[in-house]
Amino acid sequence: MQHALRLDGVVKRFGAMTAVDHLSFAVAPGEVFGFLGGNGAGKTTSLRMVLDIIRPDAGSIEVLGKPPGRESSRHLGFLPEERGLYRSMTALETVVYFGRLKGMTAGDARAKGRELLDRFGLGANLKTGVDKLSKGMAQKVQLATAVINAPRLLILDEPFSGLDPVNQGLLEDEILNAAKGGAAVVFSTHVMQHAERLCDRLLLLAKGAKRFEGTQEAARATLPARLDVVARQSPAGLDGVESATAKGEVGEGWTAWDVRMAPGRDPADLLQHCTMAGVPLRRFEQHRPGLHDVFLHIVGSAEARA
Ligand SMILES: Nc1ncnc2c1ncn2[C@@H]1O[C@H](COP(=O)(O)OP(=O)(O)OP(=O)(O)O)[C@@H](O)[C@H]1O
Repeated sequence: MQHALRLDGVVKRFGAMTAVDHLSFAVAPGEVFGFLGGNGAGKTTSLRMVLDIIRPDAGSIEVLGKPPGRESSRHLGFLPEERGLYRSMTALETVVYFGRLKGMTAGDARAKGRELLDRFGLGANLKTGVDKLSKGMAQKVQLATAVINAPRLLILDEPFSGLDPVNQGLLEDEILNAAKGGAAVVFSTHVMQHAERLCDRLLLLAKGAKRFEGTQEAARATLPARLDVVARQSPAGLDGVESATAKGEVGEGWTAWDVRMAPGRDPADLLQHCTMAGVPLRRFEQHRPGLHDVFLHIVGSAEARA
């Protein structure tokens, strides 16, 4: 099996509204895949189809080489966006229950459940009723239910929301460990810093349709380059420069400029041009855009067009 998850031309409509629009992507074992999009982009709807909670109107889905359903669910882990646990169970009972559902023996599920809850800082709460746990603690119990079976495909819908920074770090470690162990991990988030730290590849969704899929570097490269330049004369008008804004004098006739390249133009060409033309430069430094900027650029413009 080449891919842990594969969607091909998947469509989901609710009445006249197309929530997921011909969506195709694939995730390989050992890969951390960020599934990113704004509110209402169609992330949860897509993930619910992967989990066989709802069915697509068109297209096909393969989970661990099979159609979504019972057969693949044993090797699947899922943290839903809407958290909810059986309130009458203790933390350990809850995790063991899910382990049993995934086909583990009672002994294995108990041992693994204890180990996980201990690792998540809940060692003293094994016998606490989940209705007595704080929201973040309950969320960690739910995370334990998602990973107890050492899933080959781990799907996390907005897993970071509701966790404090320490627990967000713990979750990041858990995601990276799962991938290191060979699992494919797909997670949705609005928070680009998590995506930045974790994703091997990412997909940007807007209004149900894919706007970008690829590595972080490829995502950054979709933005026109931006540079800090210190020069004696304005770089505006030089080859490939879209705009140059003076930021201030820095002494002895030198000025700092915020330079924006035209889309697709390479700053290296500008540097070469300046060298050849004898344009004196004291500083020439490219900004590394964050995924936040990429998100606004790709998703923002897609939404503005719609
Ligand atoms: N059962 C449903 N019936 C009707 N419309 C639905 C249903 N489920 C989702 N939608 C609509 O489909 C669109 C996509 O919703 P979805 O929950 O998949 O978005 P999302 O990307 O997960 O958003 P968020 O980040 O806000 O959770 C929204 O316009 C939503 O209102």
